[in-house]
Amino acid sequence: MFRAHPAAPAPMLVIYNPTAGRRRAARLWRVLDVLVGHGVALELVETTHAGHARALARDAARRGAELVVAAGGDGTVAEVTDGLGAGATRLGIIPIGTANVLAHELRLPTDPGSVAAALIGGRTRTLWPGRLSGPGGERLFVQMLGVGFDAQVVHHVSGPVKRALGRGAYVAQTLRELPRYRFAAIHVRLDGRERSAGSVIVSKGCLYGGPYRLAPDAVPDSPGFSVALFAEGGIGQALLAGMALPLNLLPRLPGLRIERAHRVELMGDQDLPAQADGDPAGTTPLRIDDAPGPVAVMVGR
Ligand SMILES: Nc1ncnc2c1ncn2[C@@H]1O[C@H](COP(=O)(O)OP(=O)(O)OP(=O)(O)O)[C@@H](O)[C@H]1O
Repeated sequence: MFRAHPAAPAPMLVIYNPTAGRRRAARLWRVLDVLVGHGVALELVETTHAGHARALARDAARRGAELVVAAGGDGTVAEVTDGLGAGATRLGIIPIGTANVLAHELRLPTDPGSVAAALIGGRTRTLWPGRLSGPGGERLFVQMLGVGFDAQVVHHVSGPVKRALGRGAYVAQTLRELPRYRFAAIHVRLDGRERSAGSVIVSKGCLYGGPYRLAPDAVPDSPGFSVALFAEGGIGQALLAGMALPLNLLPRLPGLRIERAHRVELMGDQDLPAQADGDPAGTTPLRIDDAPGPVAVMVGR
């Protein structure tokens, strides 16, 4: 008589961006070693180009994968989340990017044993991404989107300097951009309310730029955004913000207002640079609204 054997569980797909962070693959291997030690079957795929992680995650979700792991920084996590859509596939994170803001936000562990434990532990947190639509198309973001000065910095920071200095590369690039960025008004519409600002950060989470506070009242697991509107203060205001950030004083910056909204429209008199999760994301005009649904992220505790 024919007896069906129970099907072996599908291997855990790990999508690895080899260009993320300081290219310290050793941190990834240590996590994978622990997983293999626990008997987890793995499928590791290296991305070969921007957008590849999104396509790989989409395929895996279509095949009914239970869990897809993004090994990289916030940009890689955003691409994988975008590919998964609002289905049942859970998201895992091995944070090996430069800023890893979402990992800080979710208080993900950093030592390899705990990262691996989080991926097999079964505890999840809900994350409700934002969706960006603009002349370049649509994409999801998981932590934040900026228009104005911070986006200018992201557009111009060099890959090799990022790999050499990590987050310090953004500090160096900020100092280079301050004298040459042409501060211009950003016209903002928040659920129909008209505002104007010098820089704008549309945030899903509380943190920005690393483990630093920006929007204390943000709610990553629900629809809606905390929108940080920086006054049109030019170089002085940008410099002050840069100093306040590492001191965790940004929420108290004079001239900063934070408002909640579900739909954000951003326009300039000229095209202004945008960044999403620390990667260049085209220019204005942009519209931001809630992703169609949330994703469940594996967390350590
Ligand atoms: N093989 C690749 N070659 C070039 N770019 C890639 C490749 N794979 C992914 N990318 C792109 O690299 C971008 C940056 O990656 P990611 O954000 O994960 O790293 P990071 O910038 O170092 O980290 P963080 O965003 O946390 O500061 C991603 O948005 C993705 O589009």
